[in-house]
Amino acid sequence: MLYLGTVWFIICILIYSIGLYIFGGYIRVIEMLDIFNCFLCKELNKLQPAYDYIVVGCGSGGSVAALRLATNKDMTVLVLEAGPRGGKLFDVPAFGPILHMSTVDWQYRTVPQKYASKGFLQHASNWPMGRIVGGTGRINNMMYLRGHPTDYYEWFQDDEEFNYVTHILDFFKKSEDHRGSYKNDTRYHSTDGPLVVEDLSFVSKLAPAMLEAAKILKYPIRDLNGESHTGFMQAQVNINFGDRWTPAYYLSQKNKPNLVLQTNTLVTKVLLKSNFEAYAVKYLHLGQTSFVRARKGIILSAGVIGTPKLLMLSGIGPRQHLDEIGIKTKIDLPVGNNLQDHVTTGLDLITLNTSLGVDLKSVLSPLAVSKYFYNSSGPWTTAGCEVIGLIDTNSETYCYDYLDSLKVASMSRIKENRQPPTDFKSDKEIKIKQSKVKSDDILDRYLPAAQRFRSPKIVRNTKYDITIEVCPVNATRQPDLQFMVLPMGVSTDGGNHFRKAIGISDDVWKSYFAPLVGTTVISILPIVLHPKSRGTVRLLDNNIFSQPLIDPNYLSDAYDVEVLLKGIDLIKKFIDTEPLQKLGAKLNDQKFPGCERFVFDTPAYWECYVRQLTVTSFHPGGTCKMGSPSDTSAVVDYNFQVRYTHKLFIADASIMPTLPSGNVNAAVVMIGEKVAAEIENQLYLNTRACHRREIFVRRKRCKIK
Ligand SMILES: Cc1cc2nc3c(=O)[nH]c(=O)nc-3n(C[C@H](O)[C@H](O)[C@H](O)COP(=O)(O)OP(=O)(O)OC[C@H]3O[C@@H](n4cnc5c(N)ncnc54)[C@H](O)[C@@H]3O)c2cc1C
Repeated sequence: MLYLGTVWFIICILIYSIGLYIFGGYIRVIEMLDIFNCFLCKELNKLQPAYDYIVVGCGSGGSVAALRLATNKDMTVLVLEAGPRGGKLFDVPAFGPILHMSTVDWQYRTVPQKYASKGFLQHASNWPMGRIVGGTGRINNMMYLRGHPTDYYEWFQDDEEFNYVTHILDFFKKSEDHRGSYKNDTRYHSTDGPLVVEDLSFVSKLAPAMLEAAKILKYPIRDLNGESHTGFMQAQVNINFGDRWTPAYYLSQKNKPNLVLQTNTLVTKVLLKSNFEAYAVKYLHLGQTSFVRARKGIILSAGVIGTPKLLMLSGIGPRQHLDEIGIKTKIDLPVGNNLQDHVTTGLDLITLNTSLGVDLKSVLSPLAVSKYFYNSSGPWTTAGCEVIGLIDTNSETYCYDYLDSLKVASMSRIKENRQPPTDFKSDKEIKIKQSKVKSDDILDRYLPAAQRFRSPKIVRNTKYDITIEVCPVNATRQPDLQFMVLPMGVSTDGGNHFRKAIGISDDVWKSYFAPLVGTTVISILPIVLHPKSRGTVRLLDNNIFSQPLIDPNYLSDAYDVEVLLKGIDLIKKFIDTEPLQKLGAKLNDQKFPGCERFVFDTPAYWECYVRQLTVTSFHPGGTCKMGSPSDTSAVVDYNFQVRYTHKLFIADASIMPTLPSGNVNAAVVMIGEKVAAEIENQLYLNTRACHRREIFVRRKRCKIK
């Protein structure tokens, strides 16, 4: 029996490698067909000399911005995308990782890392990014997570009028088409937007076990995109009837009369009038260089690497760097600084003694194939990650004890006394919103209840003035750690693709991962949600085709290591719970290559481990930071306009000043919505006529009647 199993496993590996080869061919054929189609339709689809708006890049941010701008039928919108449209099979969720390192991936790679990624080829990390309609949203893991309100208060910290609900939550809702369990929770979800959000339909035995374990460890299981933003949930995903979904599908389906999408078009430069006003872009299409004008605005959505690259090639960037590579500086701005990423570790760190049904044998079985093609279900619809956890490692248990105790009748007064939590800004403000209790009577009733908390902070100021400091109801503090729970690891595909895609070195593969092939492994990835390490993106030279120099400077700040180590500690607690023990969960105690000199499972060992196995969770951001006029590190202002320019906007992950508490795609789509709304708003204000009094007395921005 064991012998037959091994033979079948080897056959599966063979089928898989042949499949990979065929799929690689399929990707190229689809790309060639798209180019051929462009040639055929060249005359038919000839671009106009000018459009009202030009959007550069049809990724997560750009596609939504373009869609929204085009809802104004009086405006014409041109979207220029470097990659092709892609084919049907690209959208099989399980095929996502196969697109990495293909021609629809920009195949970026970091420079060798000083403090991290030691177990990788040349100590560098591969950074896949989509070069295709849909952008990186077309090759990502489809997790939908919005982050925490505090994240956005931090983004807009100098904007006194900022309000989370109207400035952020409403835009998340606007962009969402929720078809999952929470579609009726209209306070937090909506069903009208361009981004489909579904419950993950296929999960292995691991998902219920993990959620059960989380409950045992006192984490609440709830909608992390709803009222509360810490706890655990089964993943919500951008999948529509079993297929990957990105808002770009609305663009690629059919050109709308006022919206044109031109693929295979690499924008090479933004042209500025008087070194100030963006009026056109230069591009390369089917071997020909040309340019097209924008009457009202140019929106850069080329992504966290593409956008700073394009700005620098256009003369907008740090003067010293541009001088070094022979580009004349038009506007001196800190473009390419502030690069940050959600760093993680822990691949294949846990082994199980039972199969989860997502190994090669199960995925390649005829049953799995037929399930996908007949009713869009089964393992081919897996998004990779099944369960998400958002954890505040400093006060989590404390918060939940409080939430539990809200059920106790005597606590109801505390609840009543509290302010609504939706508008709290930061930790500081949480402290301000303490429950103040000022009479003996109330004190007598509240104190016993408060003492039920594991760690209540009770401060007696005077006899009658006592402060009970607790977590805000349903709005816990910003989490610092995320868990992504994967029923697989690098070794799951026998070393055919995953290890090459992430760039594991041959030595590490042979001594650490290869021995695990055939064993069921899982990965609970601990992710540093608010990393302190910062890096840069710089140009190698002034050639658009050269790969930029990407340096995330991983783990240069000790805080990031500390959070990863806390994550590993917590993983061990999960392994010890009954639900995971029933699956035979065990920490992989094989020492990681390079860390042999340390005693296994000591802090020194784990620090070595995370510096060897430093993995990107593919969420880079921040290279064109948004900020207030007084913020000298900012590249764009709060209106998403590049500073010291006119009509030049950015709508992608590059503007994030800091990363949100979770996977970033939902936030990028929300940014796309906001940029379009802001541009529309400015257009309205600029064209609207109003009375002199409105301008001077009520300080309105409009033209005089
Ligand atoms: C493997 C992977 C898994 C991920 N998983 C998740 C996940 O599960 N959940 C999540 O929330 N996030 C995830 N992310 C991150 C998320 O997908 C990205 O942050 C997001 O898609 C970025 O959107 P963007 O608009 O900034 O850029 P992109 O979506 O990358 O769009 C940029 C577009 O611009 C085009 N472009 C670039 N340069 C030019 C040029 N010069 N001319 C013309 N076009 C150009 C590109 O081809 C691309 O289409 C993942 C990322 C990766 C790589």
